[in-house]
Amino acid sequence: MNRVQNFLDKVNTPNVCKASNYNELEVLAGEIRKYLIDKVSITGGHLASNLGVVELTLALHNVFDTSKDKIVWDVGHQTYVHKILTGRANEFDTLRQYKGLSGFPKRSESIHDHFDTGHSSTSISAALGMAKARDIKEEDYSVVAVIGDGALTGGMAFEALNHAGHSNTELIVILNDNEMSISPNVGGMSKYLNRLRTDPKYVKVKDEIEQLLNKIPAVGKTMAKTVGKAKDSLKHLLVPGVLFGELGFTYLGPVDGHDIKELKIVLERAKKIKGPVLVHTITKKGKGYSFAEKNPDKYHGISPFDVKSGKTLKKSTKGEESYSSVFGKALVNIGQKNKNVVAITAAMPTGTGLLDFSIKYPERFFDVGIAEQHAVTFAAGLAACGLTPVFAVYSTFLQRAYDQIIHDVCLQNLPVVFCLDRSGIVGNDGETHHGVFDLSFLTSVPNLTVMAPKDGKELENMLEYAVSLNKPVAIRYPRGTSQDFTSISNNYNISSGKSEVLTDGQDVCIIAIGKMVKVAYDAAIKLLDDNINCKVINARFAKPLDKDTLIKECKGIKNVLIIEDNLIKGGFGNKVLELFNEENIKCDLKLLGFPDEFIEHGDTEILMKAYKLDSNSIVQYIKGVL
Ligand SMILES: Cc1ncc(C[n+]2csc(CCOP(=O)(O)OP(=O)(O)O)c2C)c(N)n1
Ligand SMILES: CC(=O)[C@@H](O)[C@H](O)COP(=O)(O)O
Ligand SMILES: [Mg+2]
Repeated sequence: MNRVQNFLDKVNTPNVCKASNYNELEVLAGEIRKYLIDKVSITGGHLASNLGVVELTLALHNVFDTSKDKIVWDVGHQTYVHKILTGRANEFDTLRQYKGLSGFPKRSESIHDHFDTGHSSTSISAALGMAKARDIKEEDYSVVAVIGDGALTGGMAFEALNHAGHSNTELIVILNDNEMSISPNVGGMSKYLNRLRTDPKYVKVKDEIEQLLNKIPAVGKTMAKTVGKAKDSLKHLLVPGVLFGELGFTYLGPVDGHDIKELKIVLERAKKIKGPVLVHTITKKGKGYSFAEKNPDKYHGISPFDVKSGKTLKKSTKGEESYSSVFGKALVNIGQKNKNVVAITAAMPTGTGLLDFSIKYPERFFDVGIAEQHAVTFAAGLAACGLTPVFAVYSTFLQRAYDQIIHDVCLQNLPVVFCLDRSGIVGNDGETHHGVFDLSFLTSVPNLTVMAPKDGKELENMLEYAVSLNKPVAIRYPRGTSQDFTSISNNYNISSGKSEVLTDGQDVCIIAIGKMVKVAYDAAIKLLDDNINCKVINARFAKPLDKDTLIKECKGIKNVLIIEDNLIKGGFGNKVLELFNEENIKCDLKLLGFPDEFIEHGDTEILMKAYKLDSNSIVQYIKGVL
């Protein structure tokens, strides 16, 4: 039997972790690493974070039984090992593919996945909820939250630590500390953890205190109590984890997160401790694959790559540029001319394209950690004092700062520029990451201008317009390569609420926004073969709507189609529908977008086709109604 089959047979053996001794677990760790590298090199995925938790996951499955004990994985991008050990190793050829294995925990996928995650910093809250439910229902199982040092910079994590700390609930929080978020971690908490990791004084002092206090003869009850109190207060004062100790947690660590034996001992101990426990493990992101160890940022979320060279396989897209790159370059140019412009990221400088700006203008660049709510109100503070903050953020992650957008920015009409990258379908990350709600949640906020560019050049011009608008404004654009309409249109003048008529025609009118303009244009070209002449309007603004143009251009056209890569509910099309109703515009209006459901994971093109939002489906629809 071949090596892979042996491996699969081994990991598919029930309770393989419990039945294995330390040496067998060490061997299994090596086999899992090889399997992960081989599989993710083909499908792409979150390699570095998973390589970093191989031993931790083995130890967790050795000490706990996830058919009854509950583990909540923060973000959940590091659960490939957990999935391998819970009967899904055979499915890794379908990882993050349409109808295949999710890249995140899914309760619908396995009884061993106890909470769906994808957005950061939720694990301790969810785990505390589970622990409380267990106690109320008088059930008996362990609850464990595994949270990274990056995710610990998220506000929710602090809220949950605060609540859990003095709730006296049995809860184990494992802090997987690898000094990395996607990029090197930031902030005071990261510095504190760094001291715990590296300062030998802490560890030395702890031992000395223990020895000293143990020497004091505990005579009589009073003395014993005093010695005990002195021990506790000195321990808290001088030894690691004082911050967590003050919050009511028993701190255990720092522990070598790659030493299965040490991990097992500490986890067994944590299991027996009354009340909340925080186990601080030290791991290396990308461990066991030299390219990922050297560059954990690049291998955090990696596309298919060659194992030997570590190089990604994607075809060189000469001349094609991502929207993130177009945005990043445009902001550097703006930053050169306008010293009031400052840039903010929530722990994603690379993904949002802000790296160049951070290097060129470090004094005007802020990485706030995984703290989108703080980022928005921090931006409001900057704007209230005369600066023009540009917050670059993935659409899906901005969802958690909705109140801050309303309450701290738009209510005061402050000039904050929101640049929503990864709007629309993002593809393989699936439900927790698609940016398909922003046209709904942003267009309902008073004072906020909402734009979406048809191509890279229009994004550049919209950004110029936005930073000079001196009001709240959002620009949303998709993941991936930017379009280029410069050979088709020379109209790139962005002015308030004005849309653009891209092609003329009287048979049908398609009103499209952002990425969907290319879909509409391609459909219009295809329909010419059937002598159907489409008018394609590039809306540009989801708010304010270009009322005059939309009414004038749709006059006399029976069939009007509105297409958006957003949920239909409350989306851009709904806003046009409201306008047409208010203006009593009579036509057959059809809204195309995503239905009222969560969109699963898969390649973007496959998902767009599945939801009939590709140009061929639009052609079929129009031919069907004419
Ligand atoms: C609310 C939110 N913001 C941003 C992200 C993007 N993101 C995914 S993983 C990650 C870094 C997580 O760092 P850490 O928790 O230390 O995990 P590690 O990858 O180091 O194991 C970030 C910023 C997210 N998933 N959720
Ligand atoms: C797990 C997580 O939230 C991020 O790593 C996200 O997957 C990055 O997405 P992109 O690959 O689109 O940058
Ligand atoms: Mg980390």
